[in-house]
Amino acid sequence: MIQTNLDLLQLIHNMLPAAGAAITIRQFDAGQRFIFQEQEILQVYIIKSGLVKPLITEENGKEYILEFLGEGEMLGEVEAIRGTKTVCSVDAVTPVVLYAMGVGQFQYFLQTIPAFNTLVLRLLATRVANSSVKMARQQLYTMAELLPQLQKMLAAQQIEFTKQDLAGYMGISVRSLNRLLKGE
Ligand SMILES: Nc1ncnc2c1ncn2[C@@H]1O[C@@H]2COP(=O)(O)O[C@H]2[C@H]1O
Repeated sequence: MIQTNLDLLQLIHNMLPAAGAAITIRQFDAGQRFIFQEQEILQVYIIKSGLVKPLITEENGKEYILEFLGEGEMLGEVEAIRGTKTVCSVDAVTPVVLYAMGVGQFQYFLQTIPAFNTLVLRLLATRVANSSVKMARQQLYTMAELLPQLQKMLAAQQIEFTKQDLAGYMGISVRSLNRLLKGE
């Protein structure tokens, strides 16, 4: 449920001395939205510490949390690679510290550092796989069947999730989640 990428974080640490001012630090508070859906950010981030949630807001105002991302995970690469606007918003769940680089710098690293290129490709492949599995489960199980599976995963995490986040991750309202929790 919380994805991390410690290999990428380690690689960034190794790249820092040579990168100089090309990689900077940015910080955001818990609850702060720092990537906005369908906008330009022109930066790519790698999470140094903290937890974030990428989420899609539909025209009906409903929000769907795609994933929870922690250390070493990358943000903003979709816009940087496709040259389009961002696919979703990203909110800080806890205070976060990010490594930041410009889109041009990100593309230069992709072309000149094979290990970076490989890890970014692997990250994208992992996201496709995770999103497919999540989508399939949500289609094939009832919410009443999914909830205990999620609760089991949550019990293994160190972080306490709000009901709103849990409902957003399942794509249901907090009211429906409360009903499920009561076993109605
Ligand atoms: N399914 C997903 N799983 C994890 N992260 C995602 C997912 N979809 C989008 N993101 C991240 O959220 C970011 C929003 O800005 P971008 O579209 O540039 O890049 C996106 C990815 O970094």
